[in-house]
Amino acid sequence: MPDLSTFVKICGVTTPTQAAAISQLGPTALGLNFYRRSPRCVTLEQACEIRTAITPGVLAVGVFVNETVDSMLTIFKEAQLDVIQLHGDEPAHVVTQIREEARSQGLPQPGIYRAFRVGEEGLVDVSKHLEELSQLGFQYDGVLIDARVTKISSSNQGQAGETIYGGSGHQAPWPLLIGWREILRQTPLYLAGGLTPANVEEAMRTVHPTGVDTASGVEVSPGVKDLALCRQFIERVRAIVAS
Ligand SMILES: O=C(O)c1ccccc1NCC(=O)[C@H](O)[C@H](O)COP(=O)(O)O
Repeated sequence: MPDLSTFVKICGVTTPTQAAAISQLGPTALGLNFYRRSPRCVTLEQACEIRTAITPGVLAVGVFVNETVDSMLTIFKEAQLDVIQLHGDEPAHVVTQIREEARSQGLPQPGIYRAFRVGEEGLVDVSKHLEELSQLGFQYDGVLIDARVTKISSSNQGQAGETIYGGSGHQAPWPLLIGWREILRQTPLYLAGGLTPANVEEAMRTVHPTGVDTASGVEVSPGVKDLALCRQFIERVRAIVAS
C-alpha cells in the first residue's frame, strides 16, 4: 500500500464554496477544468475566485484538453495554479514548450501531469510516449490513467466515434495496470476513471497506485459536488492506506 500521504484529487470543482468546503476535507489537490465542452468547465474569472477559496497546501490543478501553450500559461499565471494537467492528445514536445515558455516569461515552473485514456491495449502507448519524453530530457510529475470511452453517434454520413476526454464515470482496465511501475518507474501513477467511495478500495488494492482522482463519482450532478461523497471518498482512501 502507498504511504499515508497518498495523493487524492477531487476534480472539477466549479464554485468557491465547493472549493472551500472540499479543501477542509484534506485532499491533496483540487482540479479546475478549462475544457469548454466539459460540464465542469470554469472561466478564468471563476478560476481566480475558486483559487482564493482553496486552502493553502492543497494543490490547484488546471485540466486542459488540446489547449495552446500560451493559453495554458496565461491561466496558470492568472489563476495561480500549481499544476497543468494535459488531458487531451498533447504530444510529448508540448512539455518542452511549456518549460521554455514559462522560463522565458519568468514564471515559476508548473508541475505537469499527463492523462492517458487506457483501453484493452493496456500501457503500450503510455510506454512509447514516456520514452519520447525521456528522449527530450523530461519526465512528468504525475501520470493519470483514465478510462478510454468513445461515444458512437450516428448521422446520415454513417457512424462516428467521439472521444470522451474525461469525466466519463467509466473505469479504466485495472488488471492491465498492475505492472505500471516497470513502465512509469519513478513517475507517480494517479488512477482515475469512475472511482467512487464504494469502489476505490478495490481499485487501490488491485492497482496499488500512488494516488487516486475522481470527478463524477462524488457529484450530485455534473459539476455539482456532493460534500458527503467527497468526505467518504477521502476518508475511505486514508483508511485503506492506514490499514
Ligand atoms: O471531468 C471532466 O468533465 C473532464 C472533461 C475533459 C477532460 C478531463 C476531465 N476531467 C479530468 C479528470 O481528472 C477526471 O477526474 C477524470 O477524467 C475522471 O473522471 P470520472 O470518471 O468522472 O471520475
